[in-house]
Amino acid sequence: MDTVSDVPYIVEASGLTKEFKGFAAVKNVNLKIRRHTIHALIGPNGAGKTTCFNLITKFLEPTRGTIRLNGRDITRTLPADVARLGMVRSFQISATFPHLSVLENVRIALQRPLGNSFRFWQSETSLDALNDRAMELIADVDLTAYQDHLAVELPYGRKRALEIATTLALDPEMLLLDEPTSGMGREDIARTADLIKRVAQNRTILMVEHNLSVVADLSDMITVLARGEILTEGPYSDVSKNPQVVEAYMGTGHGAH
Ligand SMILES: Nc1ncnc2c1ncn2[C@@H]1O[C@H](COP(=O)(O)OP(=O)(O)OP(=O)(O)O)[C@@H](O)[C@H]1O
Repeated sequence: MDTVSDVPYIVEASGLTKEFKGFAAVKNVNLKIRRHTIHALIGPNGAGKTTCFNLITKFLEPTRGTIRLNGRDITRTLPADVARLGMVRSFQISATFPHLSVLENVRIALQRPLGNSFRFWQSETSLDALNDRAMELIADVDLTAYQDHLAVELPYGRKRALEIATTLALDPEMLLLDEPTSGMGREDIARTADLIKRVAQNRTILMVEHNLSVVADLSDMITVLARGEILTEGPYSDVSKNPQVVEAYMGTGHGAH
């Protein structure tokens, strides 16, 4: 008998359409995300990336179409329930507590109730285990030196790393990252790209990302959207050579390189 992990695609969206007052921001998108890959959604401004991302993470209801997670229909499932099924979106910076330390933020994230997953450190006797796991996560995102700093005091790139650590605390099978390097300088971009590679080792990642060198460096598969539809799909070496992709980017003043 097949087990869930035998299904090659963790997410399968079919015929996904979102209309806003008759305007179709996403049109009949069929998107399959292969397990244990880094999959990027790219496209020029207004292509429908954010709408698509919000549909998959269930922050928006589709007008038409279905979404499956591990073969299960989640089209009408609430985001919190989707998180319980293992698909978690990296929270915005505001979701961390600015006046608590990095360690406190990660500890709180680890104690977040998550459906029926058993969290052994919820018992008072296992605080050491909680601390150990929190410090492990902090090390994973390279924040050990900042462990006692208040979140509000962190430099921007480190705040985003904390955000990823609090998301990883839920131990998601699939992680969705919304423009993980936006607003970052070169050094933070390189550190974040390394972090994404590391956290992708035993997970599936879907990201919307504008920085094409990050996309080229990280992605196993890229879906290019334009005017709400899939223009093409494939590894970077293929999509970057596609004349339609180059034209779609040039047409909006975004270079493809
Ligand atoms: N809530 C909404 N109401 C009406 N139109 C919307 C809404 N959200 C998005 N749109 C429109 O849908 C289209 C796609 O928007 P979307 O934000 O998904 O694109 P994007 O590819 O993420 O663009 P960007 O790179 O600029 O963030 C745009 O024309 C946008 O104006």
